[in-house]
Amino acid sequence: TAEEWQEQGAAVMTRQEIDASGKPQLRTVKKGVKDFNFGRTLGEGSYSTVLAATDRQNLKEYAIKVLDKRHIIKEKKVKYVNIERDTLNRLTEHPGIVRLYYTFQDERSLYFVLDLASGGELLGVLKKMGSFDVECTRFYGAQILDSIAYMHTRGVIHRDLKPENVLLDSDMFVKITDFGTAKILPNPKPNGADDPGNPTDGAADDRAMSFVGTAEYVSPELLRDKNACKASDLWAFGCIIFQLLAGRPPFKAANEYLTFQKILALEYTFPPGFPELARDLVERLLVLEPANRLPVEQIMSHRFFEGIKWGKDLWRHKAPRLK
Ligand SMILES: Nc1ncnc2c1ncn2[C@@H]1O[C@H](COP(=O)(O)OP(=O)(O)OP(=O)(O)O)[C@@H](O)[C@H]1O
Ligand SMILES: O=C(O)[C@@H]1CCC(=O)N(CCc2ccc(Cl)cc2)[C@H]1c1ccccc1Cl
Repeated sequence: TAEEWQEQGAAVMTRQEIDASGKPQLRTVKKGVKDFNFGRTLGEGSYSTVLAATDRQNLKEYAIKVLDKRHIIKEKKVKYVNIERDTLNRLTEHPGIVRLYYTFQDERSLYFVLDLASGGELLGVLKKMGSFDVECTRFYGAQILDSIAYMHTRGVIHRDLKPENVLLDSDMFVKITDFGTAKILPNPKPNGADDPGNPTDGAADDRAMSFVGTAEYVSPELLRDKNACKASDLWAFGCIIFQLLAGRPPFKAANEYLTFQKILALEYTFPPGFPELARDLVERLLVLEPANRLPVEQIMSHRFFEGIKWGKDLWRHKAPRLK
């Protein structure tokens, strides 16, 4: 449609563009700061400010993440910026992933024009509620898992999944964000079976970036041998399901070191009254050996998700009222 055309960063064809051979030369018009009215600050990151903004042409609302170039360079985070752009450019066809529409820059800053997730962070909603009931946990767990499944099929491991990085849009649907610390898997060898438990060969770049996710959600393999794999995201998923129902993450101690010890010792307990089916699912995800964790397909068919219609349907029906 004309709007999609508009959205593709409209290739503007003007008369003088038609060259000598009479063939029209397409020239795409790059969006810039002037094309937006900037509004309220949605939040601040260590290297970024995220602002609400309206496209002056199509009046659409976006979140624009602004990064200060000097700060990025000083903090040696250029690699993260390029990884965030590369992963977002790969993950464009899923409702559960924050979509990147345009990038542009001026002398001082870099700009990422993203989906606006006006419902805030899942963590904020969870804190307000205390904990979720089974119906809400099942819905949000399903949308998060559906998004993880898409990421993994596109060869991306998030590596820092946590309720702060699960944003919510105006329909209170999931929008996963924060891909600066993601890992893009090398294209699978034509004959090589894609083994989810296999640690990636990203060890080198991890050591270079000495990246570790957020303490409470870090997987044992990342702590032990600094290697993350697809199953590392499923460990974090298990922590999130636990936290939605219990109102607290499974591994939490006075400091990071003690939290890491609990993770490596698989030291966690379910609160009384924790729903049985959810408990069974969590116990099959919080497993020290990545290859022994339930793979995505088996999580989807676990009885905790009974009644969930996977695929498009999951994104068509209203979110359950958070009670
Ligand atoms: N697409 C978005 N829509 C609405 N709010 C957003 C969006 N992206 C980020 N935010 C909010 O802006 C804040 C900053 O996000 P940003 O991703 O820039 O940094 P961060 O990842 O939270 O912090 P850090 O870089 O330290 O990890 C966050 O609190 C987040 O909730
Ligand atoms: O990939 C892109 O979209 C362009 C390609 C051309 C380009 O110069 N950049 C910016 C590269 C860059 C990254 C970090 C710093 Cl501190 C400065 C420049 C990229 C860029 C522009 C705007 C926002 C993000 C990015 Cl990565």
